[in-house]
Amino acid sequence: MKCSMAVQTEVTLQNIGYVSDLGPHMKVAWAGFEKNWICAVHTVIRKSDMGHIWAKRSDLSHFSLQLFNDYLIPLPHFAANRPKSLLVYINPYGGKQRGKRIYEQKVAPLFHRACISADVIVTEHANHARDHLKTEASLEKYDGVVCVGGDGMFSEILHGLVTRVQTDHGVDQNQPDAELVPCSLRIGIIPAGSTDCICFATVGVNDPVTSALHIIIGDSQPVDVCSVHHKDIFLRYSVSLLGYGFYGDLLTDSERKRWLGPARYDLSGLKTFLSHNYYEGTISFLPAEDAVGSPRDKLQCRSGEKPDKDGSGWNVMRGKFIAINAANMSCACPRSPKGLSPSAHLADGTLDLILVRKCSRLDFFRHLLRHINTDDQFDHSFVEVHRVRMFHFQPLYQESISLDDLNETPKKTGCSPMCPAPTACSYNTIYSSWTCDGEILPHAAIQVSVQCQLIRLFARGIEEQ
Ligand SMILES: CCCCCCCCCCCCC/C=C/[C@@H](O)[C@H](CO)NC(=O)CCCCCCCCCCCCCCC
Ligand SMILES: Nc1ncnc2c1ncn2[C@@H]1O[C@H](COP(=O)(O)OP(=O)(O)OP(=O)(O)O)[C@@H](O)[C@H]1O
Ligand SMILES: [Ca+2]
Repeated sequence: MKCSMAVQTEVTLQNIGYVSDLGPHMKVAWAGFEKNWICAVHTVIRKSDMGHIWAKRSDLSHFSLQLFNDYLIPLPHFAANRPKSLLVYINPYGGKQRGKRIYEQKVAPLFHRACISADVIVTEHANHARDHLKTEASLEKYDGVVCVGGDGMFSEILHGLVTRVQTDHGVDQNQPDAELVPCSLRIGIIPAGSTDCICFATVGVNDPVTSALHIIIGDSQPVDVCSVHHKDIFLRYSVSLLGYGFYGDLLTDSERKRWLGPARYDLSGLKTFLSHNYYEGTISFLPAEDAVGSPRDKLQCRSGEKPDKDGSGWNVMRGKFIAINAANMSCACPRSPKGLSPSAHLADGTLDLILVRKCSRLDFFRHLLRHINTDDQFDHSFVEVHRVRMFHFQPLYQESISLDDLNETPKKTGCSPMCPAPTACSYNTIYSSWTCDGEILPHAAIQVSVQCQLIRLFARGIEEQ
């Protein structure tokens, strides 16, 4: 590869170097080498006034060769973590349909300068990326997989990769207590969706260039993955939000409004808020009594910690819930910069279970409002939050059919969700649905367990401001 700038000095590293903390604003530098000659120097600076946004600077004017040699050359181990070959999947229809343009204009030129080769697949249909990863992709050729799209597209990559690794190792995903094998390939997320919660909650910002730089310098952030089963049948994996009630109904409604783009969430949010449904069921959970911190300790997760040992003793609660939210990470996103559970940890083997019991519309509004201001959203009598390793949910009435079996969604009858004779009521007033990272699950009764650090992202958690 020919790089643009030639500097006549001999160096000892063969390929690419990396250096961090050159000063308050200059975080990282890397250089391209060709046959032991420096051929390009790129500095990654952190824009101090813009939080987590990083940018690239490719001139030598602020960067003396002396400084460069002093800091870069003694750090060869960083070079080993940097990917050289990537498999990139682009969803051309996610978010505002800008995935392809974002990759071509902002990301591909950076990969090229960093001497990273990329095989690019622009998906042609939903589940294209998942199925390709599951069976076809020659993964041994790559150092990482890149997802250009939103949370739904990330979910495809997650399912493709995790399933492939389990199949290769003979692990049966239908066993809820199976010990899953962690994925060795790291995943990079170039945000190009509607919510991009997983990128925001692991990097601190939704910015394609920042994410590309985390990939280039080879950052690594382990992340917990929740496995979701129904009666010992595997349903899906989740890394961000599993939500029943408010968010389940909101997502179900918003899927019918995809043509509206990201605005669909606001419209469906308002509609779901006005419906003010609640659902009865039993939630059983295994508290993570020995976990690091608690959901209300106001300590934002920056990188994740490992648990010491399992908690013990199941708690069982029956109730009428407006929302049951299981947050495996903070679920911070531009709509709610601190997220559903601001102190949730990325990689500690736990999730934060938030139970919002039946309350007035005004009280629920107050609770929602606290997701966008600095007040504590858990400080209400009708809200409780538990840090857990596993949970089960059973709706009040046994499901005799799955949501999949219903050809059309029945109209709401106006009868209460507490209808004593469920057969006389419509399905969707008795049951809500679970949203699992934005996808709707076909069952209301589920078992969930957290798989500690099952995947790794090209990220470094949320940095100190
Ligand atoms: C009064 C203002 C209240 C604002 C409350 C904002 C809370 C926002 C919390 C966002 C949590 C996002 C969690 C991310 C989950 C992702 O795995 C998933 C896949 O992308 N996205 C969504 O589920 C997409 C979820 C989209 C959520 C949009 C919520 C919009 C709520 C609007 C409520 C309107 C109330 C109006 C009252 C007059
Ligand atoms: N070529 C394609 N055609 C149609 N759908 C696709 C294609 N490729 C991927 N998909 C599907 O599109 C869905 C939405 O994609 P994506 O997550 O990228 O955007 P989004 O839903 O707008 O963003 P977010 O999930 O962040 O809210 C995903 O569930 C994915 O399975
Ligand atoms: Ca977690």
